[in-house]
Amino acid sequence: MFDVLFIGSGQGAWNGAIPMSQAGLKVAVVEAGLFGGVCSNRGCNAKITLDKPVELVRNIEQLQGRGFDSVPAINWPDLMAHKHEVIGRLAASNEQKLVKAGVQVIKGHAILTAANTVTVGDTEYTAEKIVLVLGQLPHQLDIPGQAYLHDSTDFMALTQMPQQITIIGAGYVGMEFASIANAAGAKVNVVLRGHQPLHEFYQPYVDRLVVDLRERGVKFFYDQQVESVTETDAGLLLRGANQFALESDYIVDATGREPHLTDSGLENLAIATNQNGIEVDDHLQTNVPGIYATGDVVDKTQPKITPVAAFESQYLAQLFTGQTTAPIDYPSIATTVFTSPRISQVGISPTIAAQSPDQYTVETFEYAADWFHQVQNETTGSLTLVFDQDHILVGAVEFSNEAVDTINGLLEIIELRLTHDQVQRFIYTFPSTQHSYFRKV
Ligand SMILES: Cc1cc2nc3c(=O)[nH]c(=O)nc-3n(C[C@H](O)[C@H](O)[C@H](O)COP(=O)(O)OP(=O)(O)OC[C@H]3O[C@@H](n4cnc5c(N)ncnc54)[C@H](O)[C@@H]3O)c2cc1C
Ligand SMILES: NC(=O)c1ccc[n+]([C@@H]2O[C@H](COP(=O)([O-])OP(=O)(O)OC[C@H]3O[C@@H](n4cnc5c(N)ncnc54)[C@H](O)[C@@H]3O)[C@@H](O)[C@H]2O)c1
Repeated sequence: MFDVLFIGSGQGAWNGAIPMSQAGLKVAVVEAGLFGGVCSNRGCNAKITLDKPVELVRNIEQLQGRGFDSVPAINWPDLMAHKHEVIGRLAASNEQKLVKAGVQVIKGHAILTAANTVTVGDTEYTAEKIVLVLGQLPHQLDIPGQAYLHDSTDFMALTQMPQQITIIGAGYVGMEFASIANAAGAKVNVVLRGHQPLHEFYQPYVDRLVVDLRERGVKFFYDQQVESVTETDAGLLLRGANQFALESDYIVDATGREPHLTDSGLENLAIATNQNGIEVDDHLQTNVPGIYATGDVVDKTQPKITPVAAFESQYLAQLFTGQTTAPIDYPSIATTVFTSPRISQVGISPTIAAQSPDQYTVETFEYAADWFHQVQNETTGSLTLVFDQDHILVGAVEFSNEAVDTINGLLEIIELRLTHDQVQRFIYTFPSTQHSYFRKV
């Protein structure tokens, strides 16, 4: 009998499985697909590999006539080969990390069959605790011609960049892929059901991102109800309500992801679920004692992103090895949309702050007016900081090429509630964004 058995090997599993095993627990991880799950094999890592040249081209574009007189074209087939080279190795190395840490890896599809019991093929395994790390699956539009639509995994394996690409949905995946495909030379259409892309992000910066993408040729079609896709001589024809029609060569369904609740036997133990995922208590335990859940499959208000899955997994390691009995206590969580420029944010949003002016003050710094950003001719960037009544930084959002570094840097100040005097003790490298802006905190 195992002490702990994980179903799924993604970020919500291995980050906890390894320290649990190192602490002496007998741990197993069952995986039906690639070890490391979505992020490692067909999510974050693949996406950022395809985005790297986009980021570089963006920086060179900004310096046209200021040191550069041409913009290099992205060679998509070469880039894709590079992506396969980098990402193709990860599953085996993820598996080896588990093996080296003494975790038993089990390959196959696990089904919960009874309390403390899981079957994989013909073999039955028992465990004192079982952790469900089942992830999410792409939502698929239920329309005629759905078979012509592609998901994020297909896009990130494209051998040639299509000339005309249509993306349905303007969330993380839709906007990141629009940014990449545009930079790689495709004519890009983004079709939205509403009129608010990236609704979880600070909208004034989303508006700037849309303006920027539009100037680079991306077309946005708002308030569209897509109805069908048919094949034509010219390619694919997307039709919607009110005679909406759009021709393209390739269509991505980026209409979201849904918790993976089927096929794993959750119903055999009557594990409580809803459309947002598996219901858990404040110790990540489901309604069935001894069965826990982490990562994207969990019904939660926190963003369904890798660092949150990893944090939950590490929390279970502490819980199961007796280092804590406390409920999970999520810290401030930084989120980023990896468009070019990026939007990165953490803590109280300026939108929420503006609704309570007696509690918060908001300061915005436009990078166009800053000499250090003029160096790279970055004219659209901006940083907005939110302070509470004690002038402690409680939120930050940035729109810029370097937004990830800025917001990750400010995270410590926010999470540790550092005062102005404490921040003044940091001597940052000059020139840097940190020197210019963090010392204003
Ligand atoms: C295109 C894309 C880009 C993304 N980019 C980012 C990013 O830049 N930054 C970020 O933080 N997040 C990003 N994410 C989100 C991130 O990938 C997820 O938050 C993360 O992968 C969640 O990890 P997880 O362990 O919960 O589940 P997953 O990684 O989904 O792993 C679940 C695993 O469980 C396995 N499994 C399921 N059922 C069974 C079963 N019954 N038996 C055996 N195995 C089973 C599956 O095969 C899968 O490998 C991105 C996601 C996508 C789709
Ligand atoms: N940078 C990152 O951290 C990152 C990147 C990619 C994905 N992710 C994670 O992956 C998950 C999925 O991302 P996503 O972008 O697929 O989902 P999402 O929920 O962010 O966006 C889905 C989009 O599709 C639209 N939509 C839904 N139904 C539609 C319909 N019928 N017609 C037209 N539009 C429709 C929504 O309005 C929304 O704009 C999220 O949990 C996210 O956290 C994170």
